[in-house]
Amino acid sequence: MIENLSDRVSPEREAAEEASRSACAAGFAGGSDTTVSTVHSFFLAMCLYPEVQKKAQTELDMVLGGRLPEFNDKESLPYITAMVKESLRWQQVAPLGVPHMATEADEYNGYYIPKGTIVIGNAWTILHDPEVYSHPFEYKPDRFLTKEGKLNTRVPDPGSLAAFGFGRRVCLGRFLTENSMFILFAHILAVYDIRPGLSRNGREVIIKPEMTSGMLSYPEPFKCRITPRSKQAEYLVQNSTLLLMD
Ligand code: HEM
Repeated sequence: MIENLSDRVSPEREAAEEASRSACAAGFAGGSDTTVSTVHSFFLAMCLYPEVQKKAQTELDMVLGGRLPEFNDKESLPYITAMVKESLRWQQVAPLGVPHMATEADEYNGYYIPKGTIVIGNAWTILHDPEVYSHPFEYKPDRFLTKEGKLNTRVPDPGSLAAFGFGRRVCLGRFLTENSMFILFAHILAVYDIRPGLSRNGREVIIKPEMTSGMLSYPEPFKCRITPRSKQAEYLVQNSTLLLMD
């Protein structure tokens, strides 16, 4: 953005540079910890729900037939898309979103909200409403699919509902996040198995899912093992850069 600005020194150019710097900083601040926490939650879910992992890998193997995934595969990988939705819902990274202020007096369900009131949207409760998402504390991507395995548009999408905040200041990284999670989850599960870590006696540790509390919430550290699924998977990982350049 800055490279595209004119070389001539002027107050307009300075303002445009300031705006470009601020836009980059806002993207970095808004997008880094949120993405990291959601990816950690995904690894946690893979350790706790091996049957979900297996199902995703079956879909990937059927569609990819031994190659790495691409964005063009999205239509054919509804289970991975459902995992993105479930990962944004299950252990929500911003449980109370970001506080907003009413710019005008308002009324909601008979409650008068004076101008200037700080309003906090309880995204956590919305995304764990058992009437909308049955067994809300379980990681169940299937809830977003029809019996035929297609995406079920009748189930509210956590991304539009609450995971990215509300109203005019809603997260501007939403679509970038949903796409990057899709390609990340698909790549990881195409080539790796994720399992709980091992204790000293060689047994898998029992992981108790726990989240930190705060404005942003992260999974507490847990031990996990990440291993290539096969020799072919190892080959794909080691040569992925070369394969991409082909
Ligand atoms: C898992 C990923 C993410 C989650 C859960 C998330 C969630 C949120 C939430 C809850 C808000 C507050 C919205 C509100 O005020 O109601 C927000 C704002 C924002 N997010 Fe994200 N975000 C994510 C990723 C990203 C990424 C990747 C970027 C940038 C590339 C980004 C940039 C921003 C910015 C700039 C704002 C402030 C928008 C404004 O105040 O106008 N976010 N995000």
